[in-house]
Amino acid sequence: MIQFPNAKINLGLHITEKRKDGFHEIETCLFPIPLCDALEMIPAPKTTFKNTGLQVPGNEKQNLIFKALKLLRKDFNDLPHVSMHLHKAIPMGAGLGGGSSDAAFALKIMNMLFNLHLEDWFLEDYAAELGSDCPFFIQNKPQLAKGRGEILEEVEVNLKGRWLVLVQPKIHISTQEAYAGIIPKSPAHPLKEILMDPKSWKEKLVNNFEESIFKKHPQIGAIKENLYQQGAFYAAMSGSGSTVFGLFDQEPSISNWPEDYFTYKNQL
Ligand SMILES: C[C@@](CO)(OP(=O)(O)O)[C@H](O)COP(=O)(O)OP(=O)(O)OC[C@H]1O[C@@H](n2ccc(N)nc2=O)[C@H](O)[C@@H]1O
Ligand SMILES: Nc1ncnc2c1ncn2[C@@H]1O[C@H](COP(=O)(O)OP(=O)(O)O)[C@@H](O)[C@H]1O
Repeated sequence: MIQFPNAKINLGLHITEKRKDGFHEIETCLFPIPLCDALEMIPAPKTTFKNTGLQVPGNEKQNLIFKALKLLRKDFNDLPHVSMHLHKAIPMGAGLGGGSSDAAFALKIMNMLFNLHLEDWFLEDYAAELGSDCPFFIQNKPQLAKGRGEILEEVEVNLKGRWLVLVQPKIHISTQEAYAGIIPKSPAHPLKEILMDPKSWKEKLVNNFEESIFKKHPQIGAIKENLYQQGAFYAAMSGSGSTVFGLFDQEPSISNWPEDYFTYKNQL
């Protein structure tokens, strides 16, 4: 069975509290976008893993897909062997949630492949063990994420027909380090209300990671400026970066970025 784990962007991200368990309380809208990896899982005599496209760092046992398999095997110890092939296209350490998406799709594929009949809420519990962003990809629709990111509520955000541009400089940001540089604060406006009116986003929708990350990497802040100059009605860094996204009413050009930047454009 083959599936296409997609990336996400964050529409607003408030970091409101540091918790005792090392995580932070957040509020963000996780929004699925069409940039995808490809993941194939087939029952086989032996469990194997192949990675083509972008190379995921570390050995295969450290890959979140392998961890998803291991997690299910704890409860379903007679799970058959699988041959896995991940074609990686979503940049990593980029705030696009690619690893979390791969892991969530691995859980969904195995649920179907092996007729486990697990409901979404059950899969979301497994996903939460693999990463804070991971449960969102089970239902994979615009959702407000609270807690450490695993408490989900469906939210109406209409961006149909708008153009999405992603620009990622070759900077890898560790999520853990990004959180370590944050002083939590209360949001100025409730996120749910702002989300209903995309025209107010430029003024009101904020990502609390931007201040510290832009200070450390001014070229990321410069991308945001540039997207606004090109006519975006909204531009922001996604999650902990380093990707910056722009949303446009009309199709923009993406030809003027440095050659070593990752760029992507699609209509939503
Ligand atoms: C920042 C966000 C925004 O959507 O995404 P990315 O930019 O990574 O894509 C997420 O909160 C990332 O979620 P995810 O990437 O799944 O993080 P995890 O693997 O669970 O945690 C990695 C590390 O980040 C920190 N962490 C994560 C989530 C959270 N609410 N508070 C934290 O402090 C912890 O130090 C943790 O050890
Ligand atoms: N299947 C996978 N795809 C991407 N990254 C993975 C995967 N498995 C493990 N990782 C690890 O997770 C890290 C974060 O990846 P990713 O989720 O894509 O970025 P981000 O947290 O910025 O959204 C990678 O740098 C990599 O070390």
